Amino acid sequence: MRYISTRGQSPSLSFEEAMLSGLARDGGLYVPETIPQMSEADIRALHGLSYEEVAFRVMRPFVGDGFTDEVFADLIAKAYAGFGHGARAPLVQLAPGHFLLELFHGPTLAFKDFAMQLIGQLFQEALERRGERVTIVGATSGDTGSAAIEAFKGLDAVDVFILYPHGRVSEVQRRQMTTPSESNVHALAMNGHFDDCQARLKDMFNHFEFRDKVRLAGVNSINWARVLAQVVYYFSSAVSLGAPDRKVSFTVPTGNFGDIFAGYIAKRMGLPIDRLIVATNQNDILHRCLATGGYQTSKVHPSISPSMDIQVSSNFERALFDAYGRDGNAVAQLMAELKDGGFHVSQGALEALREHFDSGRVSEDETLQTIALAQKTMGELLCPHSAIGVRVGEAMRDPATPMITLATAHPAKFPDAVEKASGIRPPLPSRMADLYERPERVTRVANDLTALETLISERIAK
Ligand SMILES: Cc1ncc(COP(=O)(O)O)c(C=O)c1O
Ligand SMILES: N[C@@H](CCOP(=O)(O)O)C(=O)O
Repeated sequence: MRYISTRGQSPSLSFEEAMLSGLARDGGLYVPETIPQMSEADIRALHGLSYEEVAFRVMRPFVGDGFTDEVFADLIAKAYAGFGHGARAPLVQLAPGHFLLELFHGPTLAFKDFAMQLIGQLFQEALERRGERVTIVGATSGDTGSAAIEAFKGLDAVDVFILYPHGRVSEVQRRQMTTPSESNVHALAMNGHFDDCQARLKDMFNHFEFRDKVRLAGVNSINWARVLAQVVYYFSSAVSLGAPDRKVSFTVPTGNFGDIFAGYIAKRMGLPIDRLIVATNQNDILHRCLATGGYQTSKVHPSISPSMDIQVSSNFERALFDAYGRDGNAVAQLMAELKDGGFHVSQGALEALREHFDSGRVSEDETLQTIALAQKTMGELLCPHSAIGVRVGEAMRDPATPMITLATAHPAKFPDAVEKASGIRPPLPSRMADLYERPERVTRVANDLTALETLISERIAK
């Protein structure tokens, strides 16, 4: 299996090379050259398997021969051993025909753990075998950062720098990033929004002298391996509701478009998915784009679902690549226009996107109302991101097709919003009970590429 860039100018790479590289050198994102297929019989054979066994069967064809079957299965087992639920991704019924996929039972209480725990294992194994070390830089609106730190802290072959927007993540998210004491962990609080953090990260990847000097690696969903690991729970949940003999739809609280793109890959592999519904908060660029074809950035409005306060949605580029018939030049042109504020998706490409994706937008008040309603009527305490999904999923579901809404974070990561809506302050799990007492370690940084590169170079030289 080879991986090609969405901008068409970089040479193809193996899975392992693409994983260790992050962003392609032409600025594009890696995607598989072809999508492996799972037949109805293959999907039916997933019934009754453990999450780890499903993960192995779904991901194996993408991984190539960099990892043997035995090693890959072992790394999957280690990745999910620390999850707090035997099913890893349990499905609970919210209402007739509407199910919640709980993706928050991992060590940092968000769906990011599904990919990050596995990537941590894959990086460690690959770097040890190659005798290499890397500098991981990640951009986060709160959850990717804590999941990456948890997965990579204490590893000899890795330094991990996480850029988060100062003052724009929840206190729990911040403390998850600033309290680990391992010396290879560096939390950097940057002035600006998540989009600024992500833009500086991409600048570093496009500055080849720096990139090569520090051996830069990325674990945001620009990294294909992140998306791949998230494909698995689409299969496990759809199978438990009757796939391949019954179609299901998914609603996904969306920001950087990585999670829903994983659903799209599952569909392209053969999983019978009817609709993939993008649910956004008031930062609704994706909803506007799917409605009108116009992808125009505007000011980010901080919300009670801060992890989705995103305007430049990185993985949308992967969807555009397919929608434009895998024309890398067309995608490169759109991304150049995005630098000046936006672009318009062609009619043909918009129709191709709408073949798979619908969308809905939820206001702040509606998010609070949904948290309150879900708690009152279903006894389910939702985080604000998951509430956005539930609201859209309930409004848009077709009674003939089961709807699965992804619950992307634990309510205890956002206690203020949850308490405001429901009157209940969700407690942290006992293993994190002292999070508020642990000392914090963080460096304030400016939104300045040179200053960031200098800081990173100096830290890894120590
Ligand atoms: C809790 C939560 N929900 C939803 C999202 C959106 O996911 P994606 O960026 O993959 O669209 C994020 C951030 O990525 C998140 O942290
Ligand atoms: N919501 C994310 C933003 C980064 O997304 P990623 O999936 O590209 O890593 C976060 O919590 O950091």
